[in-house]
Amino acid sequence: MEEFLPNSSFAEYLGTNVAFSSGDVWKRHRRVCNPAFKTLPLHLFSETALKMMDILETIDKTPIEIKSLMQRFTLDVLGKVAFGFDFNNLDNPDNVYVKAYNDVQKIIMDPISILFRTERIPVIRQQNLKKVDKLSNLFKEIIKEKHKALAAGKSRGDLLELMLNANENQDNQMLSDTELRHNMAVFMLAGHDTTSNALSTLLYVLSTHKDVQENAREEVLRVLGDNLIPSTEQHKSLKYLNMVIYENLRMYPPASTLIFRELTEDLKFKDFVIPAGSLLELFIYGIHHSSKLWDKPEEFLPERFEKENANSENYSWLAFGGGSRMCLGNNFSLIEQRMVLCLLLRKYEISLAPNSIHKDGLKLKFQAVSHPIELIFKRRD
Ligand code: HEM
Repeated sequence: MEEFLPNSSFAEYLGTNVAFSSGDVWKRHRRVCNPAFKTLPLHLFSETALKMMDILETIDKTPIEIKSLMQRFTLDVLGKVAFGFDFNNLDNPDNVYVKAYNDVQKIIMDPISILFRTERIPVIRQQNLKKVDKLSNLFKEIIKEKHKALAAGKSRGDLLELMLNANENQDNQMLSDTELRHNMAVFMLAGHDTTSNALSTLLYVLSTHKDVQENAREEVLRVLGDNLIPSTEQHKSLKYLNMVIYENLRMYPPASTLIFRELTEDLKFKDFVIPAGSLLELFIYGIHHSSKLWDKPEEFLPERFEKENANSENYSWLAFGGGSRMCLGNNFSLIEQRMVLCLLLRKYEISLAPNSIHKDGLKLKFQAVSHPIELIFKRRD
């Protein structure tokens, strides 16, 4: 970040982290982050999922705007699972922590600011840095408290804790507290909107494909029995649910393009040679909708994922990227999505609100959902 946007609030907030680094620096970050994502604490996901169910319990048959509910839910999950902090966005979306987070999101997601380098204007830079400082100070405080808790033998099992443990391993080169903070920031950036968008489109497709919704519900009841929350083993047995999740990520990939790659050598492609040093960006959405790669690409057909890893060999399914830089949080997100579906499908029939703007198909702008999605959750007997 410092290289691309020197002295900016972006560099201050995100610094060098596992996503914005390469070569040996990336390896060092990934080695500490990887083990943390291997043993994800299911209980921290379920605490927040059950809280969301309590909120839905108070609403019956009235349309709910699902994108904002999923935004609130996924922020709380990330805070808890990634670093043991409750943003409390579900109960109180106006609280100071949520505001601090949203203020920074607005800065780093603003294309005008990046395109026109608005931070060259000192007063804008100062304002932005002040907002970034607020959130960074919260992250610093969380890391400090986590060191203390671990020294006192207290454990919650969140990712930060697991990363601090991985830091103790003599084979790894340690990450400093500043580097840990920058990774916390990038987990928020990479893991919040992506999962929240995935869940929103997922619930939309279930509302418009009642046969798929019934099949998925039948599987949830059969596999889980009386359990509300799937165990680690049960997660693996939810085959149809996984197919639905994969098909949704194919049709509506939350990351519609893959992060730039710089060619280290000339690449021969058909009749062209793309010279070393070129920057390449893969258009995931286009690949996922190509009729050369997919039969009836515009239809929602979970069955196409019946054969496990059907499309991973030829890289035609790239929702989480591929190769060594593949998404670190893919399991994190899949667990979250499965858990929400298990809870919702058991209890509710999900329908699209009458007169929805999306009734003839989901409205997209630059491959992202462009309007609110109102859904009705009707309690089942
Ligand atoms: C549906 C949800 C998600 C989608 C669609 C998604 C998608 C992606 C994609 C396409 C990449 C780029 C891979 C590449 O360049 O080959 C990526 C990287 C990454 N994602 Fe995700 N992601 C999701 C959720 C998450 C979550 C929940 C987290 C963390 C809590 C996360 C953390 C990361 C990180 C750290 C990287 C960079 C990995 C590296 O460069 O080594 N993602 N993700």
